[in-house]
Amino acid sequence: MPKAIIAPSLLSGDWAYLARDCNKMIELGADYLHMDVMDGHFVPNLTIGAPVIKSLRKATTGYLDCHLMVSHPEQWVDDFAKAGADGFTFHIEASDDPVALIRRIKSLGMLPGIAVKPGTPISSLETVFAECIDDLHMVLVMTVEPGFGGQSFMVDMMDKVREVRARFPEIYIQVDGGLALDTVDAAAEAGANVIVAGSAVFGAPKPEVVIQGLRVALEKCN
Ligand SMILES: O=C(CO)[C@@H](O)[C@H](O)COP(=O)(O)O
Ligand SMILES: [Fe+2]
Repeated sequence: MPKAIIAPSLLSGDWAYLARDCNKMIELGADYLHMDVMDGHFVPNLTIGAPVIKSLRKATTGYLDCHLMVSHPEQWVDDFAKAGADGFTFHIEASDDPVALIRRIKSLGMLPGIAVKPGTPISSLETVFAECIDDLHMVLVMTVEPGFGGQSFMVDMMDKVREVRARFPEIYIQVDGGLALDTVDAAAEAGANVIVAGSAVFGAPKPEVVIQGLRVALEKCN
């Protein structure tokens, strides 16, 4: 099992103080900074694009884990690489040629991730697994419908996590949506090692307690 990674989602931070919130999360023990990129088309919400990542890159050395909930993710890969993104995770449902995109992401120096919405089975990733598993850094199993923070964790997605972990013991498996101290154990036991948490971290009086609690839950299962 790969190492425990805690990734606060800045969607629940304050966009007016994005750099401050990013650096605060790193100081409080976070490993990744999860940046939710939404285009108002693939999902019914709109957030940020590469220009914000570019500015943020000047203000933090934290790992910028970009989760692209956009149609045609191919269109943005060069811009995100130039902007200084560290990870580029796109949705299988949105891509015509996921294998080519994974290779492109890697060739530009970013770590590639592929995401599945709750209704999408892991079998949709078979071609990716067959053709470029060695290039793939992370599988993101969505545990809510993408688009908004603050939704309820879908525990039935844990079968997908177990399926990926059984086949690929070393791959990073990220879970995203509704993760908190009372839901993390299910994800950790299933084999997830990257926990995204937005409202649970930013809504807590002491975010560092939640970050540490999530880490302890992962490490118990390691
Ligand atoms: O990608 C998404 C939502 O589409 C997430 O990253 C959310 O931002 C997670 O927020 P919480 O469910 O943890 O509040
Ligand atoms: Fe996300």
